[in-house]
Amino acid sequence: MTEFDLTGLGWSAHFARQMGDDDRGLAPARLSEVHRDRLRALTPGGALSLLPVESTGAYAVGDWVLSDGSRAVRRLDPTSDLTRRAAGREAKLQRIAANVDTLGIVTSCNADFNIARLERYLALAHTAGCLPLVVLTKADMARDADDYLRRAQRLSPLVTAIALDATDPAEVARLAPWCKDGQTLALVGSSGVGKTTLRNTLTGEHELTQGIREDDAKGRHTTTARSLVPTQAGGWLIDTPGMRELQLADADEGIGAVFEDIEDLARQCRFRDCAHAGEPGCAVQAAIETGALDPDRLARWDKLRREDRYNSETVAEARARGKAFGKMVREISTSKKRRHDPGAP
Ligand SMILES: Nc1nc2c(ncn2[C@@H]2O[C@H](COP(=O)(O)OP(=O)(O)OP(=O)(O)O)[C@@H](O)[C@H]2O)c(=O)[nH]1
Ligand SMILES: [Zn+2]
Repeated sequence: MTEFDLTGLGWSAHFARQMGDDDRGLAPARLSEVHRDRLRALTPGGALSLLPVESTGAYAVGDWVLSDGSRAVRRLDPTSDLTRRAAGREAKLQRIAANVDTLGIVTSCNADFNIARLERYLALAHTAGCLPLVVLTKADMARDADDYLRRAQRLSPLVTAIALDATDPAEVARLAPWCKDGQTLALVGSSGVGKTTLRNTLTGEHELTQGIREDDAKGRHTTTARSLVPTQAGGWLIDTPGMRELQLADADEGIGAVFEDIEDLARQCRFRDCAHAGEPGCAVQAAIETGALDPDRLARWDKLRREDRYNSETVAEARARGKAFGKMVREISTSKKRRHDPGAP
């Protein structure tokens, strides 16, 4: 693999600022793989295998750590953090990838194109702290790719959208500004929209075109591949199986950014707890009547907020449950102790 200096690996002032006198003798390393009992990291001197000092769930691909050569002694605060709600009843947040500069939201110029889904990904990018980039593939197969482009761009002034043929390397080269000079890009989107095709062209890897598929513990197929891969433009692509199943959780702030127009209106409603369902003095319904607001957009905002509230509540509830459980365990153990040692407090 080509050698990288720290900047080429994605290091920046944000991380340098976090190093202090206590960190003398430690060197920065960027995690490229997170396994159950060991981490793989990239440094200007080459790749390292590091022992974690926290549970491996605390680490994500893309994280910067400080290492003494054999252990990840300290994890640095990331610039962005992509998380998802872990499977199962626990509803814990699981870290998927860190220090992703740009989240490439991939959809095709066909039936996969769905405004509600795009808005959900935009909220996700905002919550994680990544710049969103909408990548519209299969432009070569669409009758009017520009129409898709216009619809994507209309989503928000914050959005940049690009329509391309993912199978044409000359067109994929237009993504270089987001994955050069140590910049990190990650791709999300439904199955079949062209993420693997883009990945292969961006990284020059071709062995994965068919996907190396392996059964995981639950008998599902997972694509095993390196997770932090250098791009030909001189940046990085993060592609982990978890990236492909991202959901919203605790995305309140992100939804606010994507639907700023509606939230501005909602603040002007007469009642603070206005449900925008026919109450007097409702600025949201007034905007719908004048045609300033699209009722479908209101419905999507409402749905996304409900979904987010559901996800966030279960996370909060799980935390509360965890606390209550811990308290119960402590109470039981002190009462046991008392039985054994009546003098104990
Ligand atoms: N003509 C054309 N075909 C494309 C384009 N993008 C992807 N394809 C084709 O669509 C199919 C699916 O593309 P993949 O790259 O495997 O899609 P994916 O998003 O990685 O799908 P998963 O691995 O299931 O997540 C392949 O046959 C690609 O060659 C495009 O822009 N134009
Ligand atoms: Zn209202």
